[in-house]
This record gives sequence, structure tokens and C-alpha cells, in this order.
Amino acid sequence: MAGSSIPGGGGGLPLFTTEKPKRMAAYRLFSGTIFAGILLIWLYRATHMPPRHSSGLGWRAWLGLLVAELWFGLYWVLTLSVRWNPIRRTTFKYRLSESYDEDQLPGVDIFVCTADPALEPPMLVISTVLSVMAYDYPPEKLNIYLSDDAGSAVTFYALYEASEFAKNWIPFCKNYKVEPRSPAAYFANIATPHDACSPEELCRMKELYEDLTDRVNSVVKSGKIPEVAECSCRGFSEWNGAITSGAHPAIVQILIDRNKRKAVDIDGNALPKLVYMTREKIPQEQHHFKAGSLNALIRVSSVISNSPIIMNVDCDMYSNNSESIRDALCFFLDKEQGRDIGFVQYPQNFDNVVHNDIYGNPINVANELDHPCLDGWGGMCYYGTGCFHRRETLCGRMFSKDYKEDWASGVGKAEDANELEGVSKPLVACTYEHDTLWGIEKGVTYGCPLEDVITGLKIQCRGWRSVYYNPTRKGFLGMAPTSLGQILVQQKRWSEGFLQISLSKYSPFLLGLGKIKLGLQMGYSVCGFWALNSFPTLYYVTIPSLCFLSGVSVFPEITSLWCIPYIYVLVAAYSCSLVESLQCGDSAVEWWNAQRMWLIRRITSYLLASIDVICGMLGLSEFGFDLTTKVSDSQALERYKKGKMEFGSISAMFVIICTIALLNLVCMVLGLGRVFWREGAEGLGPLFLQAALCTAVVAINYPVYEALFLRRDDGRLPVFIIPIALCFVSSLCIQAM
Ligand SMILES: O=c1ccn([C@@H]2O[C@H](COP(=O)(O)OP(=O)(O)O[C@H]3O[C@H](CO)[C@@H](O)[C@H](O)[C@H]3O)[C@@H](O)[C@H]2O)c(=O)[nH]1
Ligand SMILES: [Mn+2]
Repeated sequence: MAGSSIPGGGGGLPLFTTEKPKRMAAYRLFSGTIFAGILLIWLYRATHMPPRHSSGLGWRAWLGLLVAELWFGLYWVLTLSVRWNPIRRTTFKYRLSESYDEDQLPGVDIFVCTADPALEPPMLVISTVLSVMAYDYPPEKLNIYLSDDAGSAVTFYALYEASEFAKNWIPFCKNYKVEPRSPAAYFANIATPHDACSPEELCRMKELYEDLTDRVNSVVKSGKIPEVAECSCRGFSEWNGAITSGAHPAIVQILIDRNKRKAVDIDGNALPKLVYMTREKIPQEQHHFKAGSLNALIRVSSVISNSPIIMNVDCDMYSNNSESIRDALCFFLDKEQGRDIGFVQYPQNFDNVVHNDIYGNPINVANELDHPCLDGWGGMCYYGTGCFHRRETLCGRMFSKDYKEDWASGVGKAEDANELEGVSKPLVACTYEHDTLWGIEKGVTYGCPLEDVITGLKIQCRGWRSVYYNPTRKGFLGMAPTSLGQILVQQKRWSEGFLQISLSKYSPFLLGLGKIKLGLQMGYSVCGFWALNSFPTLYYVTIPSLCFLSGVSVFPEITSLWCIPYIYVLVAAYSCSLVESLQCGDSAVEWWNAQRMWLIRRITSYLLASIDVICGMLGLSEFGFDLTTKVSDSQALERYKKGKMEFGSISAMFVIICTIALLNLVCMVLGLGRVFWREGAEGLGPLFLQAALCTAVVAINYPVYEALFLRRDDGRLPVFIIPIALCFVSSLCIQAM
């Protein structure tokens, strides 16, 4: 069957629509007034410079603040790009099924990546695998691949158990229209049996799941594969030699093979194909982390199923909506508007964040505003998980007007599983990519901690559009890290990756010149320059406070008219941000917590990221990928639920946080004391804005003081950090006085 034999969208009707919200004019006007305020602030700074040889901090502080305020203002202009032009997409799945028979739908290859059975428990991994196996989609068209970078027999065992469990789980999901289809998530939340499902049926399923959990977890604990399993699945024989996570041969095992008679569920329906893969690893060869495994998956799947659509998820990101494939296809298969759509990205949402999360994890504003704006500029970025791609796009194809996708390609390959395994193995040998374009022009790009974003940008520069789709029932739910240390490490990886991209030849302004819209280039740069916010922010939360301590005024006096732009810009920008958060579904507390996290991230993760990028450009360091752990101990979890910040193991970043928190506390107390003691309330006039800034920094840092002085649990900050921080604080204060 040729691709062209498939008819277009619903008898000519579009398979999706795009809407623009009204009332953007008011917002744009409002932004204009803020910008006017920013201009006035710049003007004030430029025209009120204290004389050069004035005493103390005066003019040097002034100059620094000028640079900081210039940066903040320009950065704010960048952020307008992710407010200017939001759009909203709606799909029509019924039209898709009206115009395509089930057997005309394209094949879909789904990739799941895991890298460490200790940080990513096998039960978590297989729950994700089961959730994507149970998509509402013809199973003959569905192929699931698990890449295990650790080459762990235990993970393989878990996948083998999952392949057996799927025979019960998939019909259960489909018969009773269960949501979500990750068994872990489903059984964790279920209060009452599903309407259509009898209590006995539910009970039976639950028992099967509990048995599965017990078996897998006991193997995880003992590390020994049961003999029964070894006998019934020949794949285990691959683990005969000495295998470690850093050194192992290539293994490809097809666990469910549609050509086998056994590969049906308990109702006799076909099961999706299920493949386990681990790339060959030897210590002296680069393996390129997740990007490397995705490229290996692209090659292996090209010989086993070669579906025209590829979707990939992280192992902790289960499918929460069984219709996501059909939704995504509404974009690709729309005859008029779908031809140049290269990928469809779903938002990242989290399953494990609690209400009023202390880390401000809910990223509703990003999901409800920033991303729809990127989409409005024709290019949501690729976030590495929860994304549907055309295989061809991912493999480097340029968009051209006469390109026609062969949606029927790949289906029904009838080769023997043993043969396919044999053919695939050499494709994932660690030398396979030598002298090829893999990681450069083909597949996911190497050499950057944000391989996904750079890959997405390149695809857009090859002429493809991308789409952001955010349905009411979330497509995917993942796990957010719930300790401060973990979050800061993750944020460092991201901001470092973004900055690296922005300063390289792949910068959206260079690579995208003339290929993507200016708004999109700016949109990329909002995250692209995250890291550079560190220096001005650090400056802003130290120098004015130190000046306050020593009585040097660096802002206009409260009675001066020049105060108005400062107050207006601050009040307007912050109230706007609060209103946006509330509108997008965050609570006020979450907003406040997110502001704190902004400050903390900027002075820690972003700072270290900037330093690392600079060192990297000088050839002094190389990037690594610190995996985010998906397990947390039960006490830490309790503390998280109670809204206590979890500091955990000591890190240099915590020293910075404490230093800033203590510095501002000292400056606030001593500074206010000095003013009132020497000059009384009037003395505050010239220093009012500084006092307010210093007090705001103190107020937002409350959880830090709590963790330093008040808490006694294991998640608090270790006491010995206080003298270290105080050393820094006192030396700064002495210099300022
Ligand atoms: O050598 C590696 C390292 C990681 N992974 C997998 O990559 C995924 C993401 O890793 P994780 O530690 O969970 O990182 P996060 O910070 O949570 O991931 C976010 O950030 C990454 C880029 O930094 C993106 O690739 C992810 O999609 C995005 O969810 C996981 O499935 C890992 O198993 C590998 O397969 N091989
Ligand atoms: Mn993750």
C-alpha cells in the first residue's frame, strides 16, 4: 500500500484547529507602560551617577547596578516573546477515525529510556512501559522499545515479567476503559472500582499486580534471576559473562513478537511488539548519555519495525491519556496543515508534586502561557520526553513542498525475531557511529546537556514546524525531584545546556537566521540566557544591601519622582506574574515559593552553570549527565509533603544560599538599627528602596533560616555551614563599612 492511497483529513475537514485568544491588545499596552518604566530607570541610572572619586562603594556600586538593570530590562524584553502570541490547539479525533480505517493508521514506535536500576527502580520503568503498551491504538501498529543503559539483567527480568502481565493488563484497560494505564499510578489512586468493572475483576487484577510487584522487587533486592524465568526466556542467556553498567556487550531481545502464536492477550487479541535493547558500552568509548541511546533506538527500530512515527518518554513519565497517539496523529495526518509538522510535543506534568509545593514545581505558567506562545511562533521546542516525531525528520530530512510521507511504511515486517536481533546488534556496537553523521546531522545531537532542545531547533531550521498540544486530560505524568539539592543539579544541567547552545554556532540567532521567526529566536533565548541572570541577580541581592548597611544610597530617595518608575515596574511586573500564575492554576503560595526558587536557582545553579560553560569554552571542562533519582526515602517524602525544604547532603550551592540569606539578615538588622539610632525615621528616606529590597530578600528566605536555626530533622542545613557562611558575610560587611 502506498502512502498516497490514504485519504486526507475527514473528507476535507481539518483534523485540528488553532485559536488565538482575544484581548491581547490590553496586555500589549500594559507591557508598553512597563517598558516605559524600564527606560526611565535606565535614564535615572545614566544621569545620576555619583562623582567618580566619591568615597566608599558609591560609584562602583552604581556602575554595577547600571549593568544589572540594563540586563534585567533587556531580558524582560526577551520574555515578552513568550507572552505575545499564544495559541491553543484542539484536535478532532472522531474525524480521524471517520477518514482513516484502523488498518490505514501509521505504525508508531515508542522509546522508553532507563539508565540505572538503583535510581530508576524497575517497577517504575515497567509501569511506564505498560502504560504505553496499553494505548488505545491497533496493537499491530505499536512497537515498544526499552533502552537500558545499565545493561541490567534485573531490568530485563522486570520487562520480561511485564510482557507476561501485559496479557492481562491490556485487555483489562481496554475492556474497562481504564485511565491512567500505568498500573502503578492506577492502583495508587483508585478509591472505588471502575463503573464498568466488577469488584471481583478489579480484585483479580490488583492481585496479579501485587504478585508482579513482589516478584520484581524481590529480584531487585537479591539480584538473582529465578530459574523458571531463565528457562522460559532464552534472552537471559545473554547475561552469562561479566556485565557491568559501564561495560557490557550489545543486547537486543524481542520479548513480544507478533509473528509468534503466543503473542496474544487473554482475550486472544494481538499484543504490541516489545523489545529490550542495551547498547554496547566499553569504558574508553563515549556513549553520549540519553542522546546516544535514542540514536541507538532509532537504528534498532529501523530494522525491527521502522514505523514512520516515533514517540519517546523518560522511564518515569507514564502515559496518562490513552488517546495521545490519536491526538498526535490529528496533527500529522491533516492533509492541509499537517504536511510540514515535524514533531508534536506534549507538556511535562508531574504526578508527585503536592499542593503548595515548596519548590514551586508546578510549571503551569510555562505550560499554559510560555509554550503556547512558542507554538504561536511556529516552533514549540523538543523537551526530550512526551514528544511524537516523524522518523524522517528526526533522521535529518529537510522539509520540501513535494515531500510525501509514506504512512504505510514499516508495517508488517515478517522476519524472524532471531534474525532481527542478529541484524540489530551490530547497529548498537559502540564503534558503529565512528565516521558517520549520527549525533551530528542524523538523529539526536551530541555534546550538549540539552541534546533534545538543540535537536528540535535543528529540525525547525530544516523547515519543519512543531506543535504544542496540551489536552485537558494530561498526556504524560512524570516525577519531579523533591529535594533542593536534586532540583539545583537538574537546573544546573538545563541552564548550562541552554547557555551552551546560545553561545555556540547552534544559537537560535545564528542557526535560525532567516529560518525561524524572530519571536521564536527570542523565545528560545529566554531559557537560553537563564544562566546569565545569575551575575546581575547576585549583584542585586548583595550590593544594595551592603550599601544599606554602610548608609550609601543607590536608589532614588522615596520623595523623589524617580522613585515612581522603580515602584511601578516592580509592582506591575510582580502583580502581573502573580495574576498569570493564578490564572494558570497555581496557588498564591506556589507562586511565592516559585519566586524563592527563582532567586535560589539564579544564585546557585545558574551561577555554576555559567562558570562551567565559560570553563568549557576555554576547554577546561566537559559535561556529564547527573541522573535525577526517582526514589526518595519515606521520611524525606513526609517532610516534602509538609512543605519543608529538603537540603540533604551538603553542597557548595547551599553555602551560597546561606551566605546570601545571612548577609541580608545582618544588613537588614544592623542597617535599620544604624539608621534609626543615628537619624531616626527620616534617615530612611534615601535608603527606603534598599531597606525594602533587603527585607524582601529576608522574607523570601524564611525557609532557609528555618533550616539553619529552627529545624532538627535530617533534611535541615548542617550547623557547620553557619560559621562558613558567616566568614563570607563578615568579610563582605567589613569591606563595605
Ligand atoms: O546516560 C543516560 C542518562 C539518562 N538517560 C535517561 O534520560 C532520561 C532523563 O533523565 P533524568 O535523570 O530523569 O533527567 P531529567 O532532568 O528529569 O530529564 C529532563 O531533562 C533532560 C535533559 O537534561 C531531558 O532529556 C529529559 O527528557 C527531561 O525530562 C531518563 O529516562 C534516563 O534514564 C539515559 O538513557 N542514559
Ligand atoms: Mn526525569
